[in-house]
Amino acid sequence: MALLSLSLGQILALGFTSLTLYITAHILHNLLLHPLRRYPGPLLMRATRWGYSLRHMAGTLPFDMLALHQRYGPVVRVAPDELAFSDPQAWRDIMGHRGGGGGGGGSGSEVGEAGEMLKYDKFYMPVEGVPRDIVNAGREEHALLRRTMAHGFSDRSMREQQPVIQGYIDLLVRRLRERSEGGEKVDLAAWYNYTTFDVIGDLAFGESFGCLDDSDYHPWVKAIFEVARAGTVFQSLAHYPMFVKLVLALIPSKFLEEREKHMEMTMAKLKRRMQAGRERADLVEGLLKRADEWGLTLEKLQANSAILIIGGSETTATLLSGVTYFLLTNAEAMKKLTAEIRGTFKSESEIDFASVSTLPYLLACLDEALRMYPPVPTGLPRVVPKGGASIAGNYVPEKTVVAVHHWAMYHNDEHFKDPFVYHPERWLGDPAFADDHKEAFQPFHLGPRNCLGRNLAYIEMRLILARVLWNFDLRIAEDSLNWMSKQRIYNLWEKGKLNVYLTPVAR
Ligand code: HEM
Repeated sequence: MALLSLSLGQILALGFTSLTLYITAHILHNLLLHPLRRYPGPLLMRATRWGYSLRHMAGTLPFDMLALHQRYGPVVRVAPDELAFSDPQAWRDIMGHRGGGGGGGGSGSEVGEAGEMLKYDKFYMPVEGVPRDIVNAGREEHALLRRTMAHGFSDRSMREQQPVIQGYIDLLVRRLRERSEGGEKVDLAAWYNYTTFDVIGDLAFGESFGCLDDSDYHPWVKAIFEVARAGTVFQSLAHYPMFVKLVLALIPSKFLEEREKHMEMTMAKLKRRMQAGRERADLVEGLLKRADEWGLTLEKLQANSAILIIGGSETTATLLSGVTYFLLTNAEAMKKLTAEIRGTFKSESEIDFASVSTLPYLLACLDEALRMYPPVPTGLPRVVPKGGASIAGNYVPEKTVVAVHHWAMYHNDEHFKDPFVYHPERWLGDPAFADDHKEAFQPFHLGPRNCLGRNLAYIEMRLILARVLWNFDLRIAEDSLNWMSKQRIYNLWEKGKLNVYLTPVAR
């Protein structure tokens, strides 16, 4: 009743005062009483999550993490409830297999049973109501999906997939040859994307996206980059659920229709793949075989095929773009690698899964590029389970969000000598790098949720790079000399054009 007798101005003033008091109390609690109060970090990050979110949305978070570790040490409080680690031991403590814990840690759990570090839902599932896939599933569903999908990544499957993969690389080389004849510069980052998307499209949906045929991005592929960028906003807003609802309500209907069209298109692809029969050694064969038994809905199948596309193509193409850039700007490494490739094989037909895996310098070049330009550059957060955990020798209370940030870890000179310089030799036993902490390097993660496609990724990267360098001499275009330094990271690298002149090798 008393409230009714207040004027609008007085109600607003009261509301504003209450909000200010609430925020001040929250900030004071975070700074003075929170269980993480003893961990160092910048004031804004310790006091509120905005310090983290603003960097994430600005695309600079992974780079800022390095500066934070250099200033505050191996453990930094990067949000009131989140710690970032740059100690190699943290990989095992956070991602590794952990004993104990029987609980399911099912979808949406805030905190797992003892022994289990769950993925942090506010990062992995910022928008509710979408079907879960192998990457963001809870523990039990994940174990089931992983066992079934692992089949498609087996050596046998991989051997059977070889002709499919080689077929797309044949097409890539043909297309690049056509373009090199006109002497025009070629955006290799785009061409690597076309190739890896077509390969994974074929292996996960039974048909390519036609990017190499059309010499262009398929709209579905373009949408991935937009979704990744929008993801930084939703991951930031996930801490304030009413804002997520508000932003979702404000999305123009044009975008929702566009999304609907994408869903329909992938569904149609999936149905065609299902009609093609179950005996096809691709990445979804195992899932399709078990679909009826497990009652997997079409939406679940679609979500898992789609995540294979995102996880399996953009990552590999990013690394190929990175390694090409490093080679183009490090003449000695480029000379050694082309000598290895062109000196080992007598003809292009000899370059296959088995033979390309025997080239040590090629592998060292890829690993050094993975270190300097990790396709997953950010930290992928986990939540400390009930009872707390010891991470790199530090007691961390339950419910704390914890992560290791790849790019920052790999550019820290406590772990790698000359971290900003491209030295493939560090992976070949060169004594100059004997003090490097190689165990700090985990671009595919470790433990029960590590990358399922690691072998496929190495095979694709080795084959594509070997065949490009077998066929062409490369020269970087003037406008791409600073390709690396201009980039931002919105969950994925925003790569931009990598323009290169190609000259076919005369034989
Ligand atoms: C250079 C290339 C690649 C890198 C650096 C990479 C990195 C990673 C990382 C860091 C994770 C862990 C994600 C997390 O913890 O949330 C992951 C998971 C995964 N990756 Fe890759 N990946 C690459 C290529 C591929 C390829 C080619 C595929 C094939 C489709 C693939 C399929 C997967 C799958 C299915 C998972 C989820 C595994 C699980 O949760 O059990 N990746 N990858």
